Amino acid sequence: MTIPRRVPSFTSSFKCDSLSSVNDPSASDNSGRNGHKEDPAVVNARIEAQLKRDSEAYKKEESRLFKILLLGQAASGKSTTLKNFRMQFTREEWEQERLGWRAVIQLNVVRQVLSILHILESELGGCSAVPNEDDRTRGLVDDAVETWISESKLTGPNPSLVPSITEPRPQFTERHRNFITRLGPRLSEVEHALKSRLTPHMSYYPTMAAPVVSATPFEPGEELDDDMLIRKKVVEYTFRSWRDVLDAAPQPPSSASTTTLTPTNEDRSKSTSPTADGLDMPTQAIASLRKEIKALWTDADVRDVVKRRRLEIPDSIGFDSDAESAFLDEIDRIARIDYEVNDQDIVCARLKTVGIQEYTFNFDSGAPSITGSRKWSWRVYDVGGCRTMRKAWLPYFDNIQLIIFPKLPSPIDPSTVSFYSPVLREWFAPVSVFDEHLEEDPRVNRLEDSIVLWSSICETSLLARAQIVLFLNKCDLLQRKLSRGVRVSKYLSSYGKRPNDLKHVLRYVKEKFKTIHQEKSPMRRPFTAFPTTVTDTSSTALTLKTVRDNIIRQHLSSTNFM
Ligand SMILES: Nc1nc2c(ncn2[C@@H]2O[C@H](COP(=O)(O)OP(=O)(O)OP(=O)(O)O)[C@@H](O)[C@H]2O)c(=O)[nH]1
Ligand SMILES: [Mg+2]
Repeated sequence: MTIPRRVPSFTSSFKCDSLSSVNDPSASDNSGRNGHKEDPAVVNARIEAQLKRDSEAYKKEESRLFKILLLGQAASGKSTTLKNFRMQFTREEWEQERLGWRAVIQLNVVRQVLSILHILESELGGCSAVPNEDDRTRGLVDDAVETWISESKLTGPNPSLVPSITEPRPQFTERHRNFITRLGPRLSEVEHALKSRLTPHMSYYPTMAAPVVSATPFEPGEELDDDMLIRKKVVEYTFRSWRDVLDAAPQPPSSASTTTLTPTNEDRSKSTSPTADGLDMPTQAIASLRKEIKALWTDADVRDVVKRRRLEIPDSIGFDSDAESAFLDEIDRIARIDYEVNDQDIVCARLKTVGIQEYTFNFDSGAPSITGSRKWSWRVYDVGGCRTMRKAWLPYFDNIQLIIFPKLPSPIDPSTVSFYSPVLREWFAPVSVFDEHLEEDPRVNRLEDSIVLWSSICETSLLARAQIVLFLNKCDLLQRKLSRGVRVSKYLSSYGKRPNDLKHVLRYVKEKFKTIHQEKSPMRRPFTAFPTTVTDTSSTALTLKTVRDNIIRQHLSSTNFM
């Protein structure tokens, strides 16, 4: 197979100062310092000596560079794990970006409320007061608001929003209709304003639009038929680099540097943050609607219908299926003009990754590397996990040392986080997803997708030398699902009569992944798995420290320092 080559990553941080002097035009006319023509052989020798020094410097640089790749399905927790890394190991930069997250979290909140209003709207008989996702995507908010204000037209319920469960419906009243008319137009405007502010760094990504839906990055996918595309058009905000989105704060000099491997860095002049006094339109508007939003979210009938729909609002925009950790529960704190973003808000904020973002972390390991230096660098690649983006992973398989694969703890969850390094690959497998399906292809069970992907990653000779760390992620959601009485065996017949509790489900999934790892790996390598909830920053800090220490130990051992 031909692997597309990418520009060597060292170019982003490696400074080739001496070679630049060789290439200095002032030195290229072969004139010596005293104006005499230099012997070409001397110039040649100088260039060669310089190239040798640069090559040695590059080798030194590489020898203390550990590349990590985060791999896994969409929404498995890859970017959330990267946030944990950054929070832990580049705290200064993390703090400087904090303000920039405010608009992203506000956008998450607004989209959650709009999603609820859509559900409510369909329950009320399909009045079209809330601009739909497509209209909002196309920037037709103004028209939609006009329509709303002038007159709601009844068009019948949106089929995609009709609940499949035939339970008695709550009695919706005028009060509920008022939620729609009072909140809908205003929040659509706010969404529009936030979107304008955050773009061009963010864009809508129609998850179902691309035809290639293969589970692995290695094979061509099958075509989705038009029906499928139309039926399940999911649109989310996406980003290519947090730096681009969070450029409100002054840029910090820091031990971590980020390089966007896909274009977009040039538009950084357009601020994404509120003004210094916090009185930007979205902040003001959301604060002024706080009571109304809270009334909507605490309304028993609304909660009931939202629960009944099993929150068709994707957890990827901040909801989980119990809505317990939703930003809406925190609306009193968030919908304020003096809202200050905390760490938990940032790890829960959802921005879908498109392309690949790269961060470099520098550590003092306390032990000398092969070069004698005590400094170690990790380069972490965070990829977009949607099936349609997996082909883009291939160039990064070259020379990876570690993969972190977040796998949802339940048999199939796409919300896994994966972390991949050239020496280490982290694989995220969300474990809570055994009863869920891929957003990008609703025919595919998320656990099955995760297993197929895991198999292919273990099997490929391209990654044979990489260690893989499995994160059985979203354990909190799995626990909640099991507590609600969801039975794993109903979705996974092979689970059999095992107890339906967290311990046994985790053990079962871990064994499944371990067996595949052992059977498929081209050569023997260790298998490491951690149950994780990467939104729990303190427990994740411990996991990451363990991973880091293991990496350093293994690296030292492989270089005979232990
Ligand atoms: N409750 C809970 N939520 C989680 C956990 N891990 C991630 N999330 C949430 O799940 C959503 C998706 O997580 P991301 O880290 O953006 O997922 P990703 O793997 O980067 O997804 P893509 O960028 O689409 O590939 C975010 O809103 C996270 O806050 C977890 O362990 N528990
Ligand atoms: Mg991501």
